[in-house]
Amino acid sequence: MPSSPTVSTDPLRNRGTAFTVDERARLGLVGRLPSAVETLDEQAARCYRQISGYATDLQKYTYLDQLHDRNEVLYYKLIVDHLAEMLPIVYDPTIGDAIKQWSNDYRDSRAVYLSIDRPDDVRASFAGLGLGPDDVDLVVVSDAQEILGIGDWGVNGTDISIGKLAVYTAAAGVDPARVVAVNLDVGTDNEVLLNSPEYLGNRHARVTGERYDDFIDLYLKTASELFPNALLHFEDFGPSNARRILEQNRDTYRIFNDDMQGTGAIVMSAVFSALKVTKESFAEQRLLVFGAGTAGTGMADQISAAMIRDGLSEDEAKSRVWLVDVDGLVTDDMTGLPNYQAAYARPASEVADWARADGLIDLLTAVSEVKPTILIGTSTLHNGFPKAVVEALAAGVERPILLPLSNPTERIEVMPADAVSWTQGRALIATGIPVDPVHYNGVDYDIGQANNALLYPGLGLGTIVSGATHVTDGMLLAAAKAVADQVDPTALGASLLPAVDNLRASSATVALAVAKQAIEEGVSTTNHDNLVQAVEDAMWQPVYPEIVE
Ligand SMILES: NC(=O)C1=CN([C@@H]2O[C@H](COP(=O)(O)OP(=O)(O)OC[C@H]3O[C@@H](n4cnc5c(N)ncnc54)[C@H](O)[C@@H]3O)[C@@H](O)[C@H]2O)C=CC1
Ligand SMILES: CC(=O)C(=O)O
Ligand SMILES: [Mg+2]
Repeated sequence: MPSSPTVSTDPLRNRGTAFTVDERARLGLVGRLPSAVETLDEQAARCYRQISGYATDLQKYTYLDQLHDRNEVLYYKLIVDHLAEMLPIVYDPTIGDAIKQWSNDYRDSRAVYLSIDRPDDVRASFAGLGLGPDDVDLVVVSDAQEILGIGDWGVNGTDISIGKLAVYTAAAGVDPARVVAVNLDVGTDNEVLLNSPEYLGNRHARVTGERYDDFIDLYLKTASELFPNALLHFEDFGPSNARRILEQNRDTYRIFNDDMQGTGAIVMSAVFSALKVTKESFAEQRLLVFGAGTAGTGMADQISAAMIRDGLSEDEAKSRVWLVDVDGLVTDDMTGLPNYQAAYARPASEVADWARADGLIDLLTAVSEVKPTILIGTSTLHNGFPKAVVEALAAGVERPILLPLSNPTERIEVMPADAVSWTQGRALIATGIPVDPVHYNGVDYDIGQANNALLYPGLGLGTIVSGATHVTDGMLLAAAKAVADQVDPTALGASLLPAVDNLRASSATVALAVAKQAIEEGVSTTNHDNLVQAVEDAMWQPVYPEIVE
């Protein structure tokens, strides 16, 4: 029986009870399945009933993970048909809990593990996949130093690469047979993991410096040599590594940092929408970022670039951005500032009169003094925006844009129900996690999800369809506008961003805009007579493919 075990154990080709009587005979599966032959819809209906029976989201995650490893079409059928319900299970926020449990709950994994202690294995690890140079569109890699807002999870962070890829496929139809998830195991500084008998990763501290940089270089060289058409997506690296890797390599490799670029772009979408309500330009904004790491400064970069496009000089744009981090307002007299914060440090002389507590200018003081029009939270500090801060924000401007973006739920700076009530419904809000609408004073406030998952799938698909050699700033902007153009935020309570239910259509629209931009900028390497059709054709659908024996 050479081929039957392969077909029925290959999650990409397995179809379980949907194998027909003929196929069962042909594939040596006679007697290996119950008599009923089901349709994909019938299978999906049973799966939906099964998953609905689990009490916790983590149990649902495990169920879906096992289905993923058994029957990929059925897995995606279930997710695509119930996108808004399933995305929080396979992705943010439940994935954070799954990552914490990963070594304890280890089952099996489709990822490629690259260890910094065995650099000579990198090429062989990819080669073991049996994929040729034209077989891969996308590789998602993480070293798991800053998983969501829950910190360093070492090899446990493997699931973030798998989860991000699942969203690419569910949300934008990126072909699941043409993607690779990678964990870079460079050690961990998480003492709990290092001292847990269950931990499955390298048992040493994170390697830093030249050895780390050499390992990243090796990854980039090998992955791009073996899969020259693939987009190399970086996820949840630590702040200085994330930025350095992107800046040093974006002209050489087709790379994308989701936390900086994807998040920056989805925030741009939310701000585009909010400015339709306030009828202001970017040049008029005052931006305060609370938590100035990878994501926060990525947003500051994109919003200040928008201010410059709106006519400000670079210095004028910088003068409209304030960062608050663990040591309070970032000022130019602070020593040891990382370069991404130093770029936005305020002159100490400018804030000499501002109130200080324990020697630092806290968020409340900064909000009261600056009167920001946009307040972003990427601090990982749950309740980082208490009532006094939100009220100070609302006292400063009529319709403040409030984006508490930290993930997962245990990290969000303020829950929208509180923020809506503390601002009497005036704040224009979007969050990183999915949240239910807020009912306040007779109005339903739909809270858009400003999570990069609402943007990066379409961006990736557009990059793949256009064969873009680079992900340019223009492509990010085109994606951001394409997302924002899908909503009318002007009614009271309207969402700033498209609903997750419409994510597949939204991703197709984003992909088209991105591919057009790539062509316009001359970075596209493909030729399509009809770009709309090319995007549609590129979108993988969860239907059983023809069985190739
Ligand atoms: N909505 C979205 O699409 C995204 C959301 N995020 C979220 O943003 C948060 C930050 O992620 P990264 O930027 O990747 O992490 P990071 O570690 O690069 O940045 C976090 C920053 O917050 C600062 N911080 C920590 N505690 C603080 C406190 N008590 N007060 C003020 N600042 C504090 C840190 O010093 C650091 O500068 C996470 O919760 C993550 O889930 C990140 C990427 C995308
Ligand atoms: C959404 C995401 O990428 C993060 O929280 O890190
Ligand atoms: Mg991330």
